[in-house]
This record gives sequence, structure tokens and C-alpha cells, in this order.
Amino acid sequence: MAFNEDIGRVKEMEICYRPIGIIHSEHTIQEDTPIQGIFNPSKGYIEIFDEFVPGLKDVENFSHLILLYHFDRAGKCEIVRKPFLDLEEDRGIFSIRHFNRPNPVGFSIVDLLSVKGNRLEISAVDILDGTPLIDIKPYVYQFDHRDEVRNGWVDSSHSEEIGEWNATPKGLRDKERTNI
Ligand SMILES: C[S@@+](CC[C@H](N)C(=O)[O-])C[C@H]1O[C@@H](n2cnc3c(N)ncnc32)[C@H](O)[C@@H]1O
Repeated sequence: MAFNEDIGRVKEMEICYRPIGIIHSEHTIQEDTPIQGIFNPSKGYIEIFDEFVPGLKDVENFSHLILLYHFDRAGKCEIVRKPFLDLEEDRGIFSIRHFNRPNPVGFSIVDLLSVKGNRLEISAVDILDGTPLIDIKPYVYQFDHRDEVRNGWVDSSHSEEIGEWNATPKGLRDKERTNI
């Protein structure tokens, strides 16, 4: 198929997914939710809808899961915006992790604590309670780990403050939030 035909075909597409379950967490307020789970041990659980439970076979042997979910409380997308931790320059939405994206798809790597029936206990959760879950993939060291990485603008910003921010989100509630 020619390149131009692909553009026409793909740009017209509307892609619709059915949630496979619901992510539950202690987080009910967007501003008070950790911006990245790795900095915060908060726990939660995933409830998988009955028809997808057979798909959990063998999942318990993985220590981490990749969750793909729908940011159902996202706002209007800003294709270029200033991250709070980098006031100097606007950043393209594809270089930051903000939830107001063209397609509000969330991605989190969580620790898997246990699997019982349709319920997966997890920690390192940066996701609001009641978030629709689109997919689960196992985190596999051999596939997902990289030895040498460049971290773009994050390396030259106040990235050390990200951890600090997450440690005390409520104390910083009145401050403007980072958009990382
Ligand atoms: C900056 S995003 C990062 C999420 C993910 N780890 C990533 O990198 O895509 C994390 C923030 O998303 C927001 N959030 C979580 N669940 C959401 C939802 N269902 N709808 C809208 N915003 C949500 C919370 O405010 C949280 O602090």
C-alpha cells in the first residue's frame, strides 16, 4: 500500500477499546496523586472482569506489571506545554508524561504483590481510583531494561525534586504541579 493511502486510511480511524478491568487505589484527588509510582509505595488493586480472568494464568510469576489505562479524568490536550520542573522551555507533549494528551493513555510499571482470583494487589501506584484498565503486560527485564539511556530534558531539570514532591504530595498541594 502506498504511503499516501496509509495516511488517509489511518487518519480516519477511530480506535475503540473495551476496558478489561478497573484500577483501585487510595488516590481520589488528581493533585494529591504521586506523579510517578516509583517514588511512592502506595498500594492498590486491580479488579479484572470475569471474561478476562483466564488471561491471568502465569501472571503471578512476574514481580512487575506494565499497566495501560485510560486517563478518564484528563482535560484538554496541550500539544506543547511547560513542565513545572522545567520553567525555561515549552516541551512537546510526547516528551512529557502529562495526562492531557492527544490520546489519554496512561502507562505505569507497578509491583505485583499477589494474584487471587480476579484481584491483583499492586503497589507503586500513581493512578486514580476507578481508572479503566485497557491492558496488562508483564514487565520483562530481558525486554524492557536498557543499560544506557538519555533522559532528555529531565536530566537537566530539577529531577531530584520529583522524588521529594512525591514523598509529600499533600504538603505541596497548593503549589503548581509538575507536568512530567
Ligand atoms: C504524570 S501521570 C504519569 C502516569 C504514568 N506513570 C505515565 O508515565 O504515563 C500521573 C498523574 O496522572 C494523574 N492521573 C492518574 N489517574 C488518572 C486518571 N484516571 N485520569 C486523569 N488523571 C489521572 C494523577 O494526577 C497522577 O499524578
